[in-house]
Amino acid sequence: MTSSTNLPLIDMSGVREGDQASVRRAGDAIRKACSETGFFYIINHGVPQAVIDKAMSAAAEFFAYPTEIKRQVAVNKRHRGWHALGGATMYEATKPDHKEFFSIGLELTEDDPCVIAGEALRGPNQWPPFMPSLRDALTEYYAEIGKAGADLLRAVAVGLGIEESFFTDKYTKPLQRTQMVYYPPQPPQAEADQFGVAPHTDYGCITLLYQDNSGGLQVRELGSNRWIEATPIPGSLVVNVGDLLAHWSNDRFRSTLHRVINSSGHERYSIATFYDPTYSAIVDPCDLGIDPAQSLYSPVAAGDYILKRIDDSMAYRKKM
Ligand SMILES: O=C(O)CCC(=O)C(=O)O
Ligand SMILES: [Fe+2]
Repeated sequence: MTSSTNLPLIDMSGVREGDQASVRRAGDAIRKACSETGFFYIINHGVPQAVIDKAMSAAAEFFAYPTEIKRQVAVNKRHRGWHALGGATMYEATKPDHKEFFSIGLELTEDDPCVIAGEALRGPNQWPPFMPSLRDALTEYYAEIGKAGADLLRAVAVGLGIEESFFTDKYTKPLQRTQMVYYPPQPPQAEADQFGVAPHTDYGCITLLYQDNSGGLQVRELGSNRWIEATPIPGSLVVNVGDLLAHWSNDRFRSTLHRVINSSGHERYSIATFYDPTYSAIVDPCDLGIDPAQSLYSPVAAGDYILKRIDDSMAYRKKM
């Protein structure tokens, strides 16, 4: 089955329950999608629509606060909190992205061993005192989208021809980052190099995106180099492979360029989740059965790789 945009639509039903035929079917479809476009939609992903709706309403409410108020939860070194307009610049972009975002990660207390050891990006989230309901809405979403991420990776593993549980022990303390993103409308006369998000590939393993019905997400088709719209499909999530999974798979799975231009004339909201491994998980193509002589990438700790990519694109990290 293909969607109106030609990006594949993959049905995840039965995967959470561990139904082997379903995992195999999803795994085969994912292998095809990830070796061709690196982008696909999933349906029957198990994230309750009520949880999504609550998080999306919370996003609209949060970003509507004045800048001076939102500044109370300005992003900290752990990449938790609010990023003002202009705070992120993709690696080859000439202008910063025209977006705001609010980012959370795995909720760890200050006495957690990873936090005490000074592991980067770890610690408690920064919740806004002016909007107590955000915590509840996003915590619930974070947990549910994490389950969908774990389901996907079981199917990804089967698609890659490795043990279904391969990723499980690499995700005991995931570097899952979930961010609500707000794109102000872009005027039609905006310059051609102004994007909501400039062309980029994602840094980590796998991204799960919920987008509202505005449209504006575009994916660069491999081969033709055309930009194609990832048109919103109600109830679906858009999934894409990030650079770390591309490396892990020795480029059998493709990490594809994408960008956002919000020309809808109104606000656009999305919630992106970067479902990434435990900091110390080693990403090595040889662990997926690649012959060392054929491996394109040296082993790297997942966290070190992701941290470097965040350091490179976020202006706030250069000031701290
Ligand atoms: O908001 C979107 O549709 C995509 C966002 C995105 O690509 C990202 O944050 O990496
Ligand atoms: Fe992205």
